[in-house]
Amino acid sequence: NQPCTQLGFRDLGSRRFGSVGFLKLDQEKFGKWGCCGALLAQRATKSVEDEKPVDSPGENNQTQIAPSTGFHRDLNSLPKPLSAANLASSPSDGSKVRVAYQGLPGAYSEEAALKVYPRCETVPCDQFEAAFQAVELWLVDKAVLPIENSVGGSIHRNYDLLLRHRLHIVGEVQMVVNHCLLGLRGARKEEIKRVLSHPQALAQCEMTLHNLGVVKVTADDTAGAAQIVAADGLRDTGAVASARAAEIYGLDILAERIQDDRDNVTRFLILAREPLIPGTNKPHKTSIVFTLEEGPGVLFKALAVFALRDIGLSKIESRPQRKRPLRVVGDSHEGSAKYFDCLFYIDFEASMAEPRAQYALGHLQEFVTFLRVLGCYPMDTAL
Ligand SMILES: O=C(O)C(=O)C[C@]1(C(=O)O)C=C[C@@H](O)C=C1
Repeated sequence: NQPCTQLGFRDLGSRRFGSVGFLKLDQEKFGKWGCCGALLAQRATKSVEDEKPVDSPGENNQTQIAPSTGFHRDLNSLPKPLSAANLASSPSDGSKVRVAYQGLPGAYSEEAALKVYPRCETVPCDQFEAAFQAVELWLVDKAVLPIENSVGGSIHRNYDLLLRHRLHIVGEVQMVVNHCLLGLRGARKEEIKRVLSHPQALAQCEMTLHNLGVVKVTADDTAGAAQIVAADGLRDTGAVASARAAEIYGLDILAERIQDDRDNVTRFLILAREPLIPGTNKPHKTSIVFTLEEGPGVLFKALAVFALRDIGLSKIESRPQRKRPLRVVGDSHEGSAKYFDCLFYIDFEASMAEPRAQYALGHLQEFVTFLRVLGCYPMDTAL
């Protein structure tokens, strides 16, 4: 089983790679193509360490497109890149919802956005953070971001960004993700020696890729992987991506449904500048984040506030508190113990319009040092 690392990068031609070893898509190339680039340039932002919310705990190489790659769609019909120059202008023409997502056209996140807002204008961003910023800066109305997958688990980066930014969760959408192995037109599965994709997608196809004996190489997103294979004419390289990406980038589908678990579901969050007014007309979920007081059994007591009121929890996630990662307990005479201090993220199955949810949060206040409601939104019960 080949590790999902920089292995094989060297073989991928003249491409420039990002310092962390991810395949970094070339901005100049996107500019040149004027199509799939659509990258909102990422500005330096305040880190959670810099931020002190009132209730917070302190917290090119230019490569020519091979003419043979034969894209199906007119490249000009794909979204235009957002750049720093766009930051001052108002994006909304009032007619269509604009939804930011991370990745290139054909990414699953774009598909999720279209599932919720079928007639929306999707706006690709190079990083998750850029999608948050696009909403904050009024460049778009919403952002759709993956938060967890039934096989791969949580997308931690987005948990951290939820706290760092001040957006509200206004919805969720669950989507079955059927991965395909894509290759150049006419390529055969047996010819594929390495496979590019988003780390989550590679993890979801672990067994299949192991059985194929290919080297796994990470890319920024699944559609970006498909684009590299197409643009560089890499005959021995496949991409794990969607059937839609195959169509957009003019690739063949060499194998379908290659994920290890047939029911491979990713849950995405919809973020907006304003919160939803909580309703009771349909089942709702509320997402919160908190830090706990010191003391024995405090987490147990915190969770009990929901159990006592028959409120189910659909998710619990803990993340390190970067401002204060270690908590020292004890005194200098008897010695002290150091604990990792955590932020707890919980999704509970009730609406903030329900008294039992309000009482539960009131009760929870007794045990927390910080509490923030990230959003209250209708549950996606469609799957
Ligand atoms: O790369 C993409 O196409 C994405 O939309 C990202 C992403 C993820 O981060 O989980 C979304 C859905 C799948 O689970 C695989 C990848």
